[in-house]
Amino acid sequence: MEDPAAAAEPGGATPWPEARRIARDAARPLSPVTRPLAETTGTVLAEPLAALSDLPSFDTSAMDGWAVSGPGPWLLSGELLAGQRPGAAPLPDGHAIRIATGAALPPGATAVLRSEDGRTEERGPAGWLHVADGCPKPEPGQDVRPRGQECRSGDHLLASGTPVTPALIGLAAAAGYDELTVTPRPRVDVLVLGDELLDDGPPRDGRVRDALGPLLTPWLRALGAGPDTTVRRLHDDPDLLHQAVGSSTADLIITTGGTAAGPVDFVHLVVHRLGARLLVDGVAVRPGHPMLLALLPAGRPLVGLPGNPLAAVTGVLTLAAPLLRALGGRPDPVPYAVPLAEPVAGHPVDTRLIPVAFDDASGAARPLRFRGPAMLRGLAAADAMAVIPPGGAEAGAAVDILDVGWGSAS
Ligand SMILES: Nc1nc2c(c(=O)[nH]1)N[C@H]1C(S)=C(S)[C@@H](COP(=O)(O)OP(=O)(O)OC[C@H]3O[C@@H](n4cnc5c(N)ncnc54)[C@H](O)[C@@H]3O)O[C@H]1N2
Ligand code: MOO
Repeated sequence: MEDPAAAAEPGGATPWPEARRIARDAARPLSPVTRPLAETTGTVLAEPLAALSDLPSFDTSAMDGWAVSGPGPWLLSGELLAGQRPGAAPLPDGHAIRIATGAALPPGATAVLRSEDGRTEERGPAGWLHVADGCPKPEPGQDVRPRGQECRSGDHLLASGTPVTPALIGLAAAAGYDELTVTPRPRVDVLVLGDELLDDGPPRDGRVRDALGPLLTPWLRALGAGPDTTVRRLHDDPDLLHQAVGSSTADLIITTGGTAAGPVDFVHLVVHRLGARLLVDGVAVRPGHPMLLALLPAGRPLVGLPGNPLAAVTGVLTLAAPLLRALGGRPDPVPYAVPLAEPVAGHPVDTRLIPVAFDDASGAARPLRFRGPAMLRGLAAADAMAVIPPGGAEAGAAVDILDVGWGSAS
């Protein structure tokens, strides 16, 4: 097999599509865990989901009305509410019992007559039920949800690898599960580097606000990182960085800043000191060129994101998102392309990623301004990022779209 590290020749940036593939292949899904239903959102099933009971588990009334036996009219007696067990004695032919939606049908009942389709009459001490004028007689089985209509106990419901959505959790609960065996969401340690960063107030005295800590916390979770993901600020000190990376037990470590060759850019130094293997060292993409991916000796992946905020975003889409999918056992999104609303100049050899908004009428991708590597203004108004191949793209050309995926932050 080809050594992926060979793609990261010193001085040679990895082509952008290759970098994404290397990131996807750099990790295997985490070991399955069994968790209470409420803690499984955003994971994927690590084993198939089979029904633990018939659904519904008893013949059920689908409407408020009367459970009837035979063609009627019917002698009325009693009432059955949802959650009540009917008696074992069959409902005799010509009898009816008042019944609520969701209540178990008594044995012997042939159909349910909806309350709006029946007319009751007091005759002496007894009550009688008739089909209301103009309404059809209930067919056998009418407005009954028969036992096992949705599934039989043991039926295969969903395959291993299915993303655990709120609907899946609801189905699992309905089918009798209290917990699920899933591939967990990877835990990420984010280390934000830069002595120039401020945590509050406006930028001042030559310093800037940390934009990446606040951006990455919800975004990584939306991309599949665990709720126990942490973001920490570190001073520009190689020993501190060494200690923080070396002692991390996270499934994925992400650093921001310090990837270039400036006087306080220590990520390469620390990666080297820790004996990590660089799989990607620079990517032929703008912005985001200096991003890197290394495997620490225990096989733990480390993604180094550039400090410029839009460059860091490109690094997340290129390296961190595929790794989170690989660790979490989630499938890659199905790629799609959209025509560009206007031409975009290309880099001669590198791919460009630019923020775009989809035009309401045409659906075309409109490139947004304020997309310099240090800017987030364009991205904050964007629907997605468009992939501009080397050399650029004409108006109307279909370009690949990367969904940013922050809709489901939790
Ligand atoms: N001589 C060269 N200089 C630079 C090169 C190069 O190839 N040769 N590459 C440039 C490119 S491209 C990028 S991108 C940056 C990447 O630099 P670093 O990853 O080392 O990032 P820093 O130097 O730490 O910071 C760059 C820039 O971003 C600001 N920053 C950093 N962290 C944050 C944050 N959390 N929130 C907001 N802003 C942040 C930082 O203040 C700097 O302005 O290198 C170029 N230089
Ligand atoms: O990655 Mo840098 O310019 O491409 O910001």
